[in-house]
Amino acid sequence: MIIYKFGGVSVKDASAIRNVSKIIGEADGSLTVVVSAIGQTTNLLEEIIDAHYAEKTSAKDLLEELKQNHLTLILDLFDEFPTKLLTEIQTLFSEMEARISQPFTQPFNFEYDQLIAYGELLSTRIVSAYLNFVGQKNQWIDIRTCLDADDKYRDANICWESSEEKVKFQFRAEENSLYLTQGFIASDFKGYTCTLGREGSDYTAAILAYLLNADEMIIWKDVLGVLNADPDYFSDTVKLDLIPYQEAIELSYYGASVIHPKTIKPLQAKAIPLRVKSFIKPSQKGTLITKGDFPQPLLPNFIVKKKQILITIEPHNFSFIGENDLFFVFSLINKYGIKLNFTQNTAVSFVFCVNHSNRFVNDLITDLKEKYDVYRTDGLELITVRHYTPATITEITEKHRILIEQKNKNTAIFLSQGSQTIPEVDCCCLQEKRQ
Ligand SMILES: Nc1ncnc2c1ncn2[C@@H]1O[C@H](COP(=O)(O)OP(=O)(O)O)[C@@H](O)[C@H]1O
Ligand SMILES: N[C@@H](CC(=O)OP(=O)(O)O)C(=O)O
Repeated sequence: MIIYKFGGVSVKDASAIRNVSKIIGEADGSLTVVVSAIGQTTNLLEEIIDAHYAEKTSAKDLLEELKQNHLTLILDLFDEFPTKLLTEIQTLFSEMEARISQPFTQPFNFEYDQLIAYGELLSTRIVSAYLNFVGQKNQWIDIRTCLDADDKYRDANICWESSEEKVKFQFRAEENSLYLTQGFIASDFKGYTCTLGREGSDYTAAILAYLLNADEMIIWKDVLGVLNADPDYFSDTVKLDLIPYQEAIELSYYGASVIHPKTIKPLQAKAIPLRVKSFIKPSQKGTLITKGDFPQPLLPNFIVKKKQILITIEPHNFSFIGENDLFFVFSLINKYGIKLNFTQNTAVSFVFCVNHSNRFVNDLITDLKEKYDVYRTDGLELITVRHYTPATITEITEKHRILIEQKNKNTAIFLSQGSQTIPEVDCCCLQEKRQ
């Protein structure tokens, strides 16, 4: 069995889906295809969820926009009117409409997962119907019937044991079987939908590869493979031909968004090779991630995380930050399910960076303020350089206003300043004065 994963960009419109069909047509043997939501669907669904949560009427308009996007795509894709598919798509939209026709009654993360999952349900229905239409007979599988996870909504943990038998049964490799399923989503022990974290479809593909003892997994991207920096921010990037698992884990951990951080571990556990290949140039080799040592020479790798918030906490009266303080802070961070991108502590302060997009940051700050002075700085960038050299360090420090620098043997992290630190408590007053 080989596992393919197509992300949102690779199914973003009708010609992209035709290209997916071409790539699938060139595969040999049994294939399981994991597909993400189309284009920017998940972001739009997040907007719908936020609008509905805030009880704004725009939620309905946004949902209508999403529906029109999907209907337009379908009409572009099929030469004949696909009655059955349109009925299925209409049913999915009716379910979504029903969900936003009344206020959320359950905790936010639960409600979020029940709605956000429709992106993948829609995309897989469409891609599967198209493949069948062009003669690539495939079986659409609702991954929630076999992939079990816990009820940590928006960041669910896979229940490997209970999933294994079901996955093996659903995706059994018969001669040249072709399965098509959703990334990102799973089912909790009560049968409710849960999700594996944003951009988690790579992880789904790796879970299936592990459970099915796949021969290989390929992630199809709009780039030639894993590059030594994000081409959206850096020129003259170089493709990495070979990356050992451990290095890939490090790169994704520091934020190389080309692979989801949880993807590598299941593959490494069974030595399943992972290729990152271009859906634009599928005949090119791409990047191979596998077991082995570092390729020589080591290239510096640059990873940029934009829109970071730096939170600084200081105990009142300049007392030391002790283990009890750290325990308290990390318990709150865990409670809100917030991911830390950077941490540093000194005798009298603890600082950490989180993504601007995290919706629970303000709640966390409010709780922290009960015990500490809290300072917040928005609009920062985290720049990580793996395998840095003196020249790369000089370049980064000359081109950016560096607030904090942290180095170990292989990795240097720079927090680059974009705005002024002001105490969170004074934020409102300051803004009002400025207006
Ligand atoms: N080190 C890197 N190598 C290649 N691409 C990278 C890297 N870091 C970030 N990217 C970005 O990742 C993008 C592809 O990932 P993504 O947009 O998440 O695709 P998809 O949603 O289809 O999975 C590329 O277009 C590129 O801008
Ligand atoms: N659609 C989900 C899951 C995913 O992995 O998407 P993509 O493969 O397009 O990054 C998201 O956007 O988070």
